[in-house]
Amino acid sequence: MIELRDVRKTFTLHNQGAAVIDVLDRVTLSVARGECVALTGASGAGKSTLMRLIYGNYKAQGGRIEVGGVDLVTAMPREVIRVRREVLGHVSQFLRVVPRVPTLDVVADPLLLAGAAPEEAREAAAGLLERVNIPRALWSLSPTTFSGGEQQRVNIARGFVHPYPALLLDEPTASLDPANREVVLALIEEAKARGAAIVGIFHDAAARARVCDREVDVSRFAPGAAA
Ligand SMILES: Nc1ncnc2c1ncn2[C@@H]1O[C@H](COP(=O)(O)OP(=O)(O)OP(=O)(O)O)[C@@H](O)[C@H]1O
Repeated sequence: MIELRDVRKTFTLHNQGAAVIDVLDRVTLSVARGECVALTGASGAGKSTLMRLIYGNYKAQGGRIEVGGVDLVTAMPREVIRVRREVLGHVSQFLRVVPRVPTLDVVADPLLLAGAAPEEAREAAAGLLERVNIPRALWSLSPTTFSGGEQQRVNIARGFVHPYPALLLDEPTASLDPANREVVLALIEEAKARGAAIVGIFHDAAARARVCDREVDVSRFAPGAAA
């Protein structure tokens, strides 16, 4: 479902004499349906960069990044948007929303974009908000004024509302209380059980051990590292 082959990433710092930073080289990774892979490695090794490459936020300098059969390195922007709507979900660390949109609509939005009927989308969103323990009184308010933990749970609900075949999870359990952490781990397990291919960064070692099938240390993709 997620296939990377010989991916290379460099950054060119145009405001610093066009200095080039070589971050990742020969990244080859294959994540099957129902499998969860944790990206590990020291700070600065390139975990976030690799996640952004897979989501199509960063352009690779070489190689292939196939998600659901589409190569995101060469795909047109319209195709990348389609893959994000239908195939590849992304739970980032922080919620980014348009101000004044009610929480229920923020969570229902990915389903609407994927073509669900409005009533069905709102019902699914309500179910997820209940699971992540966002009080019903808050559903009609914008999440912009919510606490950090509440925003994170809205973000989780939004990321899991559509049954994406592939998912990227950036620290999904960070700073959650034990009860909500448990809810998120169950959502991940359910996504795996329905066949989602998942790549994630989990600093929570116990969470990683529980839901991940494999760890990939991205330092092995450092330029110049032994193949
Ligand atoms: N937009 C960017 N422009 C220039 N350099 C970048 C950019 N993004 C990342 N880098 C560099 O790429 C390297 C890898 O960074 P990245 O954030 O992917 O590491 P990480 O493994 O996720 O680290 P951490 O665990 O600390 O979050 C770092 O040396 C960083 O400075």
